[in-house]
Amino acid sequence: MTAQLIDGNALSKKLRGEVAARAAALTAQGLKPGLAVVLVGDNPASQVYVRNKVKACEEAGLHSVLEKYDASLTEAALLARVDALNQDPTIHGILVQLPLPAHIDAHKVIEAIAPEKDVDGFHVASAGALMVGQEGFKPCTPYGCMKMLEYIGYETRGKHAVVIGRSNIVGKPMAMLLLQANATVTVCHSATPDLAHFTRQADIVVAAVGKRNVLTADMVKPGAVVLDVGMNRTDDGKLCGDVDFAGVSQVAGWITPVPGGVGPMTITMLLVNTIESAERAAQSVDR
Ligand SMILES: Nc1nc2c(c(=O)[nH]1)N[C@@H](CN(C=O)c1ccc(C(=O)N[C@@H](CCC(=O)O)C(=O)O)cc1)CN2
Repeated sequence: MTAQLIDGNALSKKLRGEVAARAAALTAQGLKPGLAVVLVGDNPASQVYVRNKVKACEEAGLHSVLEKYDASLTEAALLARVDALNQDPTIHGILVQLPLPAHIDAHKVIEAIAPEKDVDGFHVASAGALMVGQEGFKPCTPYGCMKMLEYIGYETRGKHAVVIGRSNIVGKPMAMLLLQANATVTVCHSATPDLAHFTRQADIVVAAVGKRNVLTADMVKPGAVVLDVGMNRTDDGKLCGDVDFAGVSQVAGWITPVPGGVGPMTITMLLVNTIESAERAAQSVDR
């Protein structure tokens, strides 16, 4: 292995420590930061993620509420719950875990979250703010990727970044954040012919497809930074990303592992967004 590992657990520990200090300061002023996590259905991976989110809140001194609903919950009932959480002054961040059951329109639910509590950064107001460079919550996974680049002291200005994947929650916001950081950005997706043609030119590759071995060693420029957002299972049930880790780590300069890379950073940036939201609420009370 020639690549250096970007350790998402180590960076998370540092950043969560900073969140804990900010939470303690707010709590001392009489404002306990609060996050509401809403889960509908029994997707096993989502159950793990929401449990980890609640645990991370507890460890950082944030108040959290986990609302779990059966998959038969109606869209109207979910919208009513979101509305109640919007009105709740003890809650500064609201997230609805995705994916939602097929009978619920996820866009409609996300748009129902008050933008000032949209700590997932999925609301169109947050997406629009990111697009035009205004203040708003950044989606946690791409935000975590940017923090990882900062952590290794990587200068993105003038670099060529290739993002593989165009989802609303990772690919598109990732491209926007890299663009804001002065990288030249190419977005590749399922209809891109000859993906390797693009990735071989990249100084930074972000793989966010949800498919194993999308990026192999022959597709990577020596020394490139490779950020693996994928969360897949091998045939024998082991967690793995989108990148052929064993092969690519022989060529890349830096690489994130799965597990222990971007995943924990997603939860860390959720805490960062929640504390930010609570601090904004405290400031508006002070005014
Ligand atoms: N409302 C949201 N839904 C979803 C989001 C999101 O940001 N908001 N992102 C993903 C899932 N996700 C967060 O919810 C998430 C995925 C993975 C991890 C993580 O820590 N992974 C660990 C491994 C965990 C395991 O053992 O399975 C790792 O990579 O080390 C955290 C959060 C989709 N939905």
